[in-house]
Amino acid sequence: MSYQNIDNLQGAFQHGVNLGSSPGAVSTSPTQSFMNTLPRRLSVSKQQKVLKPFSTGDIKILLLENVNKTAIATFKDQGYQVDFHKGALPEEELIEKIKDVHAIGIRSKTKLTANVLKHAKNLEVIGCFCIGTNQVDLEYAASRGIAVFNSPFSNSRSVAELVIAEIISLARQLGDRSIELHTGTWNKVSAKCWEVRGKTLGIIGYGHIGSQLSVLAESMGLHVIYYDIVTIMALGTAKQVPTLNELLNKADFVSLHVPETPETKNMISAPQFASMKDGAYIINASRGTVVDIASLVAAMKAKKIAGAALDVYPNEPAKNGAGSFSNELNSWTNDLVSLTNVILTPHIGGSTEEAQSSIGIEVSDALSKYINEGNTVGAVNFPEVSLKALDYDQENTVRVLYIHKNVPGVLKVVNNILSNHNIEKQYSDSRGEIAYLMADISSVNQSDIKEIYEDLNKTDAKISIRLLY
Ligand SMILES: NC(=O)C1=CN([C@@H]2O[C@H](COP(=O)(O)OP(=O)(O)OC[C@H]3O[C@@H](n4cnc5c(N)ncnc54)[C@H](O)[C@@H]3O)[C@@H](O)[C@H]2O)C=CC1
Ligand SMILES: O=C(O)CCC(=O)C(=O)O
Repeated sequence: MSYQNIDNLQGAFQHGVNLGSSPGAVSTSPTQSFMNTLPRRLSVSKQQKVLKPFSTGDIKILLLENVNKTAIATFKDQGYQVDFHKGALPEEELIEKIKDVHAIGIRSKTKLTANVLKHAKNLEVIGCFCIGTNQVDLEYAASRGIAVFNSPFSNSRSVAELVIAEIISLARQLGDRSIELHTGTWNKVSAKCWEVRGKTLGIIGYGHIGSQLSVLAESMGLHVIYYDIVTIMALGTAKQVPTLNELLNKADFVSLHVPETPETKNMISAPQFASMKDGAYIINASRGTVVDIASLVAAMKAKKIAGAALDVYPNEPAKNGAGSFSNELNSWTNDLVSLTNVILTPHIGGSTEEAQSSIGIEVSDALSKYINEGNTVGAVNFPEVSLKALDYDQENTVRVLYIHKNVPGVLKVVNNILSNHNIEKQYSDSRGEIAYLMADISSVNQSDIKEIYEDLNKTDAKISIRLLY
């Protein structure tokens, strides 16, 4: 491929950008820096080809909520522009910043609602540098052709270890003893302080975290029972119970590890506290919507519940700082903080060096692979499609990435458009209303690219197109 040819390809892509003022069209912008990368890209052969019709330097990534430095390093290695912020942004600022970025990395606080995402004209991909993805409107993102990735288990162990610490701390009232001594009070007591050996731990949600907790808890001599909406193989000697009520009736400690869904909203409220054993303890490191805190406060004041550890809240401050955890944020805050044997932590279940470092690597790799190659393995709202990287000696080969509505007849139309070329590989899959086709087509010259793009762009089912070469 000559420099002249590439110049023309750039022109073809520029055309795509012009069309791209409508959401979902080609969203990368070639610039002069694209030309600067040519000698390196074209002189290397027999190596994996970097599929970019644009300079990596044109890719803009917004990273919020102190995403780990391992991710910044990965993105900078790719040559992307990284805009890093320690905290979450207020919605107005987020809307302003999201307008022209190609990727965004968040943790649990940033709410990527339809209202925010509709301003994101160039956004191709969202990285949740955490497990939970409830903070993103996944369906809306998919309908706009925006793929979402997360890290499904890199912080599971950290959460399970925190819960183990809390089980013992609640049983021994460690939080209270520590606060007392910090303020000069010596209070040596054994009343209502217990060993955990032989007690029953009830785990609600036996997924990655719940099952890890189960193993750790049994090694300390706890009996484990669990409740889950699906039947899951028990680890060790744990036993699945058929109803939530049975678990609540039997457990001395109840720990929640379910996702935020409409079904889990206020899953533990006044009737559930009433079903728990007198003097039981509750731990919530899942999501703040799962436990109704006003009911918890009432159950603790009535001495029904002997202690609680909370890591998550319905509303959480956007960034670290004094004074932000207040009644203004959640109306019950003053009541909650005045209770004894309540451990409150600022959503740190997954906040360990080990977890954050591996999440940073995992999610930034997934985002880079999607941006550079189109691979969606691990995406949570998209069909998972992947093709092997192209080699440098596969000149005149173009990778077509076509995100479309999942309706009958689309492949016929698309393959008709591609039919003048050899389709070397093709992989297509659907998920709900969205489908994704990846195809590597050979014997393509620069004028073909422009034509292919324009023809695909005219198809009714199109959501978003990228052509990589
Ligand atoms: N505090 C923190 O820093 C962290 C909190 N989390 C939260 O923990 C949650 C759980 O994480 P994982 O164990 O990795 O998720 P997972 O997806 O591996 O497991 C969740 C389990 O909950 C079950 N489940 C779903 N709905 C249920 C219902 N209505 N009743 C009973 N069981 C139900 C599922 O079947 C599944 O087995 C995440 O969704 C996230 O919200 C995750 C990581 C860190
Ligand atoms: O570490 C974080 O910011 C969020 C942890 C969490 O809740 C998750 O991974 O779902």
